[in-house]
Amino acid sequence: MLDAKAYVESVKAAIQQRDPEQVEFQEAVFAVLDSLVPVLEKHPRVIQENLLERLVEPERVIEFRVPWQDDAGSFHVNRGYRVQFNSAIGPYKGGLRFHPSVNLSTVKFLGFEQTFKNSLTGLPIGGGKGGSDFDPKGKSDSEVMRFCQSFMTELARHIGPDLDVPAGDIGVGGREVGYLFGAYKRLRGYQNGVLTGKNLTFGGSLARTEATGYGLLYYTQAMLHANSDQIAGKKIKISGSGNVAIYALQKATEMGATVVTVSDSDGFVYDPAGIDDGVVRQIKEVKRGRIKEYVKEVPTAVYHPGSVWDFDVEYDIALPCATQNEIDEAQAKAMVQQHVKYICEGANMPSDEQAIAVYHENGIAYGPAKAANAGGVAVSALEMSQNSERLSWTFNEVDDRLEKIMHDIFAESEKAAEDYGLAGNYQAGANIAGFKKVAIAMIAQGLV
Ligand SMILES: NC(=O)C1=CN([C@@H]2O[C@H](COP(=O)(O)OP(=O)(O)OC[C@H]3O[C@@H](n4cnc5c(N)ncnc54)[C@H](O)[C@@H]3O)[C@@H](O)[C@H]2O)C=CC1
Ligand SMILES: O=C(O)CCC(=O)C(=O)O
Repeated sequence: MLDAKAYVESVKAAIQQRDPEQVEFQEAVFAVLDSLVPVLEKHPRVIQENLLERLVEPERVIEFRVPWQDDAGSFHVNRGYRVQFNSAIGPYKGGLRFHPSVNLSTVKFLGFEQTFKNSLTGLPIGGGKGGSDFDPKGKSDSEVMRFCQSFMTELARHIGPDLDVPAGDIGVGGREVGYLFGAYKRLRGYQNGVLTGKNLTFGGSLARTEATGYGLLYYTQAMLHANSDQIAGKKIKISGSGNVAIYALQKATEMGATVVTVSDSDGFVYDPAGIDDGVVRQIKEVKRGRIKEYVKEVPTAVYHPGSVWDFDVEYDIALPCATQNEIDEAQAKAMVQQHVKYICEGANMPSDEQAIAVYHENGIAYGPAKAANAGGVAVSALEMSQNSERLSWTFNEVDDRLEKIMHDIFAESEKAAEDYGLAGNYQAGANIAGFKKVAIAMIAQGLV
């Protein structure tokens, strides 16, 4: 039998050989595999049963054509995906992303991460993810509706409340989930629990909209407490201005921090006095506009084109909430110069591999996405519970459960790191804690 390190290297080599072009997928998988070496040393059965090679292969990949018509009558076609990654601990669960950058590598990396994230929530949900290279930016409501209807025409046969439950992600919010739900209903009948992130009038959960951003701050709070520190009085940079960023901004401000930036793919706004979440919501959620419009509403703020991570200002906490690989090595080194002490990821895989190495080398406490942004999917699972019992819980009931789940995720990750001699490495801790439950379930279920 191979030793743990050699086994991990052999699994990596097999992935590289099988899917050489899937760079995001490799990035996500390799980071997890590397941190599992100490677990394999303690539990050789994982190697005997070749569990890692099975774990990195999705159970099912669905790829399909999505034809749709624009308002001028022209015909278009996009590509749709659903990756049903792992159902060891529950039905596939994870969002749908509509963005031109979506390809199989993106959806596989997101589905792989989702499997570990969902395990960390402590709730019975497996991992999945999907989406399309369709760009909703600049499209009318009726174009988005026609696209969603076409997308669901194919997806409907693969999902169900106990089988696979999609939700939103980049480019898929309440509007899109509504259109997708309506299309599913016409095809297969009313199934309340087939999607989450629904409108409150047809089975949505209170606090789902806020959950990822609020959850990120509950996780950050737990991390700061563990380091005898607190959020009140801290200066925070946030990237992004979508669902996650907006509610992270709102909760951070409520906790007494000052959030000095938010961004979109063109640029960012900076206001040392603090960004106003109400104004950002109005621009992004109501007008569906660009973040540069913020300075028209708040003249003390300044708009800069480019990345927020290149902007030179001292601050304490980084909360990347935009997209994958938005922070590279040079930007991580700039964070060190700017005296950042904590980074907690709202987006999925926003820091590249070299950036993460810089955090570890320089003692920045690092909360990885699969732990720090698990609040969204956790409340999605609570939405599934409410749909099953045909009840709606109050905002506070959901929010209290969310807070506890996020504190538990931090505590479990912290303990797993300590158990394996890696105290303070919350990245390794999250990978190990997320892996354990999935591995036990897969072994118990035989050759799956
Ligand atoms: N919505 C949810 O419940 C969850 C979302 N996430 C992750 O959070 C991140 C953001 O998702 P949402 O807020 O839901 O999406 P969204 O579509 O509401 O917002 C995305 C935001 O990121 C910005 N953005 C996109 N590409 C960018 C770039 N290259 N540079 C700077 N900004 C860029 C967009 O302008 C927009 O403001 C994604 O990585 C997503 O996978 C993670 C967990 C749950
Ligand atoms: O709520 C969900 O099911 C999906 C959330 C999601 O896509 C994520 O955690 O990245």
